Amino acid sequence: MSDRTLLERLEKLCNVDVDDVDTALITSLPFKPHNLTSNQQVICNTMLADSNRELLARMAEMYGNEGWEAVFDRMAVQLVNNNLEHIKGRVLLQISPRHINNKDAIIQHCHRLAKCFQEASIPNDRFAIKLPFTGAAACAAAELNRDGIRTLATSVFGLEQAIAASQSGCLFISPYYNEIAAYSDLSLWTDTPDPALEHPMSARVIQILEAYAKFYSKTGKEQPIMVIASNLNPIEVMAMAELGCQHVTITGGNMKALLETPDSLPPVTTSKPTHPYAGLTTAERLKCLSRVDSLSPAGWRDILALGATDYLANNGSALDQAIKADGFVAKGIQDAMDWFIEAEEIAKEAIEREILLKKESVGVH
Ligand SMILES: O=C(CO)[C@@H](O)[C@H](O)[C@H](O)[C@H](O)COP(=O)(O)O
Repeated sequence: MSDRTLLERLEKLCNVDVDDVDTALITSLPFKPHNLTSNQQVICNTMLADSNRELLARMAEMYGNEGWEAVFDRMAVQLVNNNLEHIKGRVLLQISPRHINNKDAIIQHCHRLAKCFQEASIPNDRFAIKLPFTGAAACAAAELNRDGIRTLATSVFGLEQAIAASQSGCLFISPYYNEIAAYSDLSLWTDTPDPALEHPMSARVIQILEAYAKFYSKTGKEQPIMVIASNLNPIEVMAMAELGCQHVTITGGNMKALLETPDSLPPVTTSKPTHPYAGLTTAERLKCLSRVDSLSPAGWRDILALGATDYLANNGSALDQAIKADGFVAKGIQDAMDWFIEAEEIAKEAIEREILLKKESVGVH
């Protein structure tokens, strides 16, 4: 039997990123992953683990007088920083889901996070900030990227979000292969042994990649690198390479499963492309997906034609309208934000309790 694992096979086909901050998991991998992504659920769950009790108490003591958010941001930076030496690329944190429709609030939160990264001696080229991609987020991203704070467009479900991510100079883009609701309601999930061909999100992913390749060859402007997220099982994770995604960010559970599965296929003899879009071609058997969209009641639309719209004009109003008009996108973003807000509320409560304990222990009321 082969002593290679499916995870090592995947790293030969595309770049493996980790969607977790679990240092034991990350250091157990047979290679250094590229980037590390996170979100409020990941940070909150890790922050509340027994092993981080002391760290939380210390952070509450040091930053509690600035409020719970300052403590949460510092915790998040510390949890990703613990892994910086174990990855090759960037660590990513997500802005608060409460800000996603307020450009100024997004920019302010990104500057606060950038300051925390700076305090932790993490240089600008080792982190990026995830923005759930609304009209306000796209406008904020354009300013932030110009100022050297690089962003990832996340909670991406639709083509217009992808065009806006390109227009605002995002470094990365994370389409969600599955909506969050599919995790608890499996009737929303396309369970298939061939997700590359049969999962409805494959077509949108391919169309985004093909559009970026065309934009790059026409203008020479770098396009957002795809870090596909939210895969429900290891079969889907493996399929992301065939779609042409340059990176796939893998949750702890899927990572462990891939690490435990021997690779029984012949060794990979091809090498990964050196540029994300310069030589991109869609696999022959998937070319039929370039002109279909079963997620849209209106059917397929030419993504290149969407590029004629300025999605950043008028505070991103064209993007917000497009999101509203596509029920799948609007629901996908809303469900994700509800899920992240739930985690943020739990974190807030725990941090405020810790701050109060500290105050009581020194007799401040
Ligand atoms: O967007 C990114 C990466 O850029 C991810 O962190 C993304 O938030 C997650 O993959 C999704 O929220 C799904 O998380 P999970 O339910 O698989 O834990």
